Amino acid sequence: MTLARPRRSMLFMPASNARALEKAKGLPADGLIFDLEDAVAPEAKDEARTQAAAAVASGDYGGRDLVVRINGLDTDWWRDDLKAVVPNHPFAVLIPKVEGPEAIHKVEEEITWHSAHPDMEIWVMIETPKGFLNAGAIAAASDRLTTWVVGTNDLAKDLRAKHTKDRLPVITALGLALLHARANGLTILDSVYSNFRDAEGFAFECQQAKELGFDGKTLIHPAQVDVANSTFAPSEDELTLARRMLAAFDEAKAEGKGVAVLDGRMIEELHLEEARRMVTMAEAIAG
Ligand SMILES: CC(C)(COP(=O)(O)OP(=O)(O)OC[C@H]1O[C@@H](n2cnc3c(N)ncnc32)[C@H](O)[C@@H]1OP(=O)(O)O)[C@@H](O)C(=O)NCCC(=O)NCCSC(=O)C[C@H](O)C(=O)O
Ligand SMILES: [Mg+2]
Repeated sequence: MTLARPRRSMLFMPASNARALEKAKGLPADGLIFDLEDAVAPEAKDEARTQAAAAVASGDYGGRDLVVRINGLDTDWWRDDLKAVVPNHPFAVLIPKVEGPEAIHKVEEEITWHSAHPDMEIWVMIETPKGFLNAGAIAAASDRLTTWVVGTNDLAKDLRAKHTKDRLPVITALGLALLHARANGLTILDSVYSNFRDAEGFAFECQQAKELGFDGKTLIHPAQVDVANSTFAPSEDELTLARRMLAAFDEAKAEGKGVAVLDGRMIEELHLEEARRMVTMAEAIAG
């Protein structure tokens, strides 16, 4: 599936934090995730739900996609979360700690679809050992499922792994998620980088995520938005090369050839998919 909308930067914020909700109106993130789950204290759940619902309905966030992360299905809160936010038409609801297709089916059954936006998407967090191991079954659970968000904080906790710069302790899980996401045409977003004052470490992790194949990164702080946007956008060099590849192949095709040569490198139809994706992505970013 071609990625139609840029997902370079998806900024989380606790929906209980009115100041963050206000600040986000002016931030150039591709999308916003209003959190009702782990970033919200139990006593603030009601207020967070009300503020998330109002934010989604407000029209104050421009054309950015607004996503609400509901509470886990093992809590007493998730049904009320859906009831409060879905009628206000979020772009998607994000289900945390999904470990199998049942969680997605349960949410779909709970939603009153006549009040939901007909195109509302379901996003899920893959962030537990069972979630990663059941990724194939989760991917096929619903036509509304479009996007995975990987969560390495919960994963590292469950694995008893350390957070290292190269992410070797979680790299098998990341690779598994990427394989299943790509095999099923899903968008896949990398985890948050918690040490938000460490700009160098964040830039390194963005670059690594891009090289692994992620579509973008989830963020926790406004200072992370620009770096994610520039890392996950095609660079000028990448775009120039993509356009030259497409032109070279068109020329070869006009001469009845199935193979082109550019700068001493063979180009076949299979190489053009990524070139086309980059051009489309650059156009989408340019608006
Ligand atoms: C981490 C923070 C608690 C830090 O907040 P703070 O100390 O207030 O930071 P600053 O003083 O530097 O903030 C400067 C201004 O920016 C606003 N701000 C801060 N964060 C955000 C945000 N995320 N969105 C919008 N605006 C934000 C502050 O209000 C200041 O504004 P102003 O005073 O008007 O200038 C905080 O950044 C934070 O709460 N971040 C988000 C936490 C969150 O949502 N966590 C959930 C996602 S994490 C996750 O998913 C893990 C995953 O599940 C896994 O398992 O891996
Ligand atoms: Mg988590």
